[in-house]
Formats: sequence, structure tokens, C-alpha cells
Amino acid sequence: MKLFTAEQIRALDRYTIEHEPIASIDLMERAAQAFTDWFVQHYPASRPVAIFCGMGNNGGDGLAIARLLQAQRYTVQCFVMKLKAQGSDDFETNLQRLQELTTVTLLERAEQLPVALPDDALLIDALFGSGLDRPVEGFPAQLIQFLNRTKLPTVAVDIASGLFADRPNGSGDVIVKPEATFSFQFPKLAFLLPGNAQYVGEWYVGDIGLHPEVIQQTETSWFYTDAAAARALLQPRTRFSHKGNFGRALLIAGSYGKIGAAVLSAHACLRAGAGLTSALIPQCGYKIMQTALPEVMVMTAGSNKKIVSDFPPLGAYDAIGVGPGLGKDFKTAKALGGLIEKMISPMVIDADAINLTAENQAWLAKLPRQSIFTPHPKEFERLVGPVANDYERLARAKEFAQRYQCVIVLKGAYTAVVLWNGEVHFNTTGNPGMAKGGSGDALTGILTALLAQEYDSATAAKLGVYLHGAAGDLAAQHNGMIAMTATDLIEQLGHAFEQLNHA
Ligand SMILES: NC(=O)C1=CN([C@@H]2O[C@H](COP(=O)(O)OP(=O)(O)OC[C@H]3O[C@@H](n4cnc5c(N)ncnc54)[C@H](OP(=O)(O)O)[C@@H]3O)[C@@H](O)[C@H]2O)[C@H](O)CC1
Ligand SMILES: [K+]
Repeated sequence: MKLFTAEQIRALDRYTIEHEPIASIDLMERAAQAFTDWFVQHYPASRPVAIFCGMGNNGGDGLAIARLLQAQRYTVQCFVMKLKAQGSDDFETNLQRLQELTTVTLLERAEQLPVALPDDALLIDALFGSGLDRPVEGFPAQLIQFLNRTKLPTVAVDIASGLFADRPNGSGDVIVKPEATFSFQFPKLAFLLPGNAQYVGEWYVGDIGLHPEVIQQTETSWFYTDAAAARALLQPRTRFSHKGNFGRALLIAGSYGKIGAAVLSAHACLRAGAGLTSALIPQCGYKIMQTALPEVMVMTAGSNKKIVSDFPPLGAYDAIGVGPGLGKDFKTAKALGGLIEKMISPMVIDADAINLTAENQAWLAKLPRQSIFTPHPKEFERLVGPVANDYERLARAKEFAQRYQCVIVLKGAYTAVVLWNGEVHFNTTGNPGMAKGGSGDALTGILTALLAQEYDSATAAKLGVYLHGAAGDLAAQHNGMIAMTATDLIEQLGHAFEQLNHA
């Protein structure tokens, strides 16, 4: 699914108004109706509602929502933050429509705050939407601070007031903190960035019928992978396949005390459908791996029993994943440098293999094209240096992916798959229960398995990250977010594949 900037969304609105055709006031009514339908499903009419409106189209939506909720028998108080004499045309029309039915309170000065609100009130924030073009200051900032201080459950219309849809906010910016955001047609880029979590809450998207033709034609480099998008990436396994078709995968992983990381990644590789899974691990892990996973073929390498070094020739493998629990011994580093130089097919590079690459940047130029890096934010900064915010992190990942023709999987709440062609695909599956040791090892195994099955790197990364999150969601359902482990996640992979097959 595509994501657009605020400016692109404005252009999509205009095109829809002209070509559907639909009057702009009717498009606003459609948006307000979509919000209201959703709101009625989520919040009971027994709770009083207080709606705070600005004077642009976001405020216009708020006024229309006030009218529609009143028709659904909600008790509604409506406030307009009056910053200027005249609002947008559609705002003015909706103000008139509402004032024919009820009184609207104008808020113009700080002295009018605090506003008295019932203890069980639900707040709707329609002060600013995607038209916000500067940080909020003065009276509007005081009003937002007041709303936040009430701690009453707040729902944002389209986007929390004060939050920029597609560019960074300053650290001191005043922004509404909603428990939920109901957005029109598309999630905003800002919703997918970890630093904005408290300014988004749960987000929902309502279809308001923007013109499908123009959505299809409008180019973007931002996407998100939902079930439909992931489903389209899945290759059918034919009945004539035998283990040779599904590729030979190799994990190079583990060091003394971290053999578990090797076991987890190999386990996930098996469950993600690799035909033959092998592991190259230190001698100290031999029995552990053979016992834990009889399906895995095990090799050990190097005279030091605690680490892997001196890799044997590895040309027989279709895909190699390297890094989980590997450690950073200089002998391991030397072997990894040699491997990177020889390999021609894409590799998955995780954990200590990322850290070692960060310390040996000359390897980057020799890296097999379309290799996949899977850094968490700290590992990413080791690779590229410090970054100031989520937007800069994405920009740097794009630059890096383009320069080295690789894929960067930026792990986080909405893991971002950044491709060498500049595209960014945000994942939509997963949950906080996955923020635990072992989750990343599982992802490396999954990605290596998909590469071995001849998925290209971009597809493997998007699909693998989706499945990893979907399996995590199933593990959370069965074991709870607190108790779930990486092994639970791996054991749900089969169900995650099935679920996707039937999506
Ligand atoms: N397809 C859709 O998504 C639809 C969306 N709708 C809704 O429309 C808004 C966007 O409406 P818009 O009128 O463009 O913008 P806002 O309502 O967000 O803001 C209006 C004006 O507010 C002023 N502004 C901006 N920043 C600040 C600030 N920091 N402090 C004070 N004032 C500010 C600015 O006007 P100025 O004259 O003061 O410069 C803005 O123009 C979208 O979010 C949806 O809710 C439609 O209803 C239907 C389709
Ligand atoms: K808003």
C-alpha cells in the first residue's frame, strides 16, 4: 500500500473533487461520516463528547462530526478555537449547519481556560490536521496543553494537532496526545515512526473514496506492507517440489555462551521453509545444535573452540545468513572479511556481523549486491554514525542502501525495509512482546530461508519481516506479550504462513 505526503494528499483531494466529481463540502461530509461510523463502534453514546475545532478543514470535519454524533444521540459540546475572523469555506458552511442545531462555544483567549468538562468526557481533537505548517505556539499551544492535562481519552481527527504529517517536529513542540487517531484514506508517514508513538496512539484509517486512478498514478517511495501486500509476495510451493528446489541455507552464528542465537536462527530458517538448513558454529556448540535441531546439518570451523573462524569454502550454499551471537573476535572478523570478498550472492548480515562491518567499512564496497542488513537503531548508528531523529535515520538508510546497493531492515515498532532503489516499506505486523532477546536471530533465519528459496532480496525482506511480525502476533495471542519467547514466535511461523496463504 502506498503512503503519501500531506501535499500529495491535498492534490489527491483536488483531483477527486474535480474528477469524481464531488463538491468539496460533500467530501468533508464523507470524511466526517467515516469518522462517526468508526467512533460509534468504539465509544458508547452514554459518554459525553467534547469536540475542539480549528478554523481550517480539520475543524470543518470536527463541526460535521459534532452534528453527526448529535444525530446518533451523543451529548456533544462543541468548541471553536477562534484565531481569525474567517475560517475555510467548508468550515464556515459546517459552522452554520451546526449553529442551526446547537450552540458552539468560541475560545479566543487563555483566560477562558480551563474549560469545564464532565469527568467521563471523551475528547475529539479537530484543531489542526494536515494543513499544519508551523509549530503551535501561543493560545493554540495553551489549549493543547490543557487538553493533554485533562488526561481524558482523546481521539484525533486525521492526525493529532501539532504533529507534522511528514517532517520532524522540534523536541519542545506542543502536540495532542491521543489514545487513537482516525485518519482519512491513508496513514500519515508520521504514524510509522517510533518517536511519535505518544502522538498517535492506535491508528485507524477510513476510506473516503479518493479517486483510485489518481492514487494509482501518484508516485511515492513510501509504502506499507499489510496482509494484502504480503500475500502478493508469497510464491506457491508446487506439489512437485523436493528439498533441492527450496535451497540450501547456511547460518554462520554463535560463540561460547551464545549458541542459543545460532539455534534460534537455524530453527527459524527451518520453519521458514528452507530445503536444507546448515549451521557453521564453534566447536563448543556442536552437541547443543545437533540435539536441539536434528534437522540441521552442523559444521564447526577454527581451532578456537569458542568462536567460528577459518570458514571452509561455502560455494555450495544458495544463501548465507551471518551474525547472530557471533562475537567480534579478530579471527572471526578476518574470516568474515574473506567471505564477503568471495561471495557473489546476497547475504543476510545481522548483529555482530553488522558491528564488524561497521568497524571494517572497506568491506562495504565488496559486499555482494542486494545483501540485507538487519540493524536495530544502535547497530544502524554504528554503521552510519549518529542520527538526530526518525526522519534522518530513514534518509541515511536510503542513502546507504543506494550507495552500497543493499537492503536495510531498520528494526523497530514499524520495521522499515529500505531498498536500494530508494523505496521504504513499513511493516504492519508485530507487537512489543517481540522486543526480547532472540527475536532478531529468528528474523535472520527467516530471511536466509527466503533467499535460499529464490526470493529476491527486496521480496524476502518485505515478506520475511511481515511473517516474523505475524508469527510474533500469534505467539502473543497464545502466550501473552509478557511471557512469549522467540521460540514461541518461531513455532507460530507455520500458522503465519497459513494465515497469509488464506488472507
Ligand atoms: N482527503 C482528505 O484527507 C480530506 C481531509 N479533510 C480534512 O482537511 C484537513 C486539512 O485541512 P486544511 O484546511 O488544509 O488544514 P488544517 O485544518 O490542518 O489547518 C488550517 C489552517 O491552520 C493554520 N495553521 C497551520 N499551522 C498553524 C499553527 N501552528 N498555528 C496556528 N495556525 C496554523 C493555517 O492557516 P493560516 O491562515 O493561519 O496560515 C492552515 O491553513 C485534513 O487534515 C482533514 O481533516 C477534508 O475534510 C476532506 C478530505
Ligand atoms: K486533529
